[in-house]
Amino acid sequence: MSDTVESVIVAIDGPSGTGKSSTSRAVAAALGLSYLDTGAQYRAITWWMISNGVDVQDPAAIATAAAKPAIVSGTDPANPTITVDGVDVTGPIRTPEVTSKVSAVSAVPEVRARITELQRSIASSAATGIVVEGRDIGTTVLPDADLKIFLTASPEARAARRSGELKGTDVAATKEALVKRDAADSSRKTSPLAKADDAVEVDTTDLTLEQVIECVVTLVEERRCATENTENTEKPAAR
Ligand SMILES: Nc1ncnc2c1ncn2[C@@H]1O[C@H](COP(=O)(O)OP(=O)(O)O)[C@@H](O)[C@H]1O
Ligand SMILES: Nc1ccn([C@H]2C[C@H](O)[C@@H](COP(=O)(O)OP(=O)(O)O)O2)c(=O)n1
Repeated sequence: MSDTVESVIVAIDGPSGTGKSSTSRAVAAALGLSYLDTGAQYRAITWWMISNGVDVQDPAAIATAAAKPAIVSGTDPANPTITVDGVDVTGPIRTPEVTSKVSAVSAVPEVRARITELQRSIASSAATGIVVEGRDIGTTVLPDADLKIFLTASPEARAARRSGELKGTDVAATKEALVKRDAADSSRKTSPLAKADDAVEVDTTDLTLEQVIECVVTLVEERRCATENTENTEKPAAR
């Protein structure tokens, strides 16, 4: 085995509440990789549109404003950060208002083009590699990723997890909102939520978070070994 570890790009996609963020952060931390939450970037641009009075039901207005906010993502899995025009928006991007409007904003092609370019630039500058999580990472943003994972879970399990986070919220209402957002994200024209043909699907409904993390860490390590073996067999034999 070679001493130098190759940089590795991991794409993790799936609907809301399947465990993308928790799994991606833990896998990145365990393997010494960077971490990027692309949903936070779409939430950040949505927060900016709301804060600046842009009508989120007006795709032309959103398209015109799409280039204005400066969005910066910190990629340390121990402390992921997100700022808009220098303002820390970690808390504000998780409000119910942003959650209910993010699908409309993120469906606008000009928004996707801008955020996709940002994501590719962050991924290409990650020295040891990166775990990038979202909805279209394996299909559109990083189609050449070394490993693609598509997480799924039943709507009931996902709603129970989300209501557990947002204390006091009704599980049935959470499930309804979540299914509605999935439908909007899956049916938009530009890079919808979808499983890449070469992604490994992991159903997390009956798995603990620890089991999912272990499964993905194993898949990354297997992929790294496979890549190293291919490189070794391609090299001419040492004399
Ligand atoms: N396999 C699992 N079993 C139980 N709870 C989980 C599991 N995976 C994630 N969770 C919990 O569900 C919630 C949503 O997870 P998150 O990682 O934010 O999902 P996503 O990024 O896909 O929306 C979090 O509170 C997380 O701790
Ligand atoms: N790569 C991505 C990531 C997120 N989005 C959009 C669609 C999602 O409903 C929102 C919010 O994503 P986020 O991952 O924060 O969603 P959850 O809070 O985990 O449910 O952003 C997207 O269009 N493409």
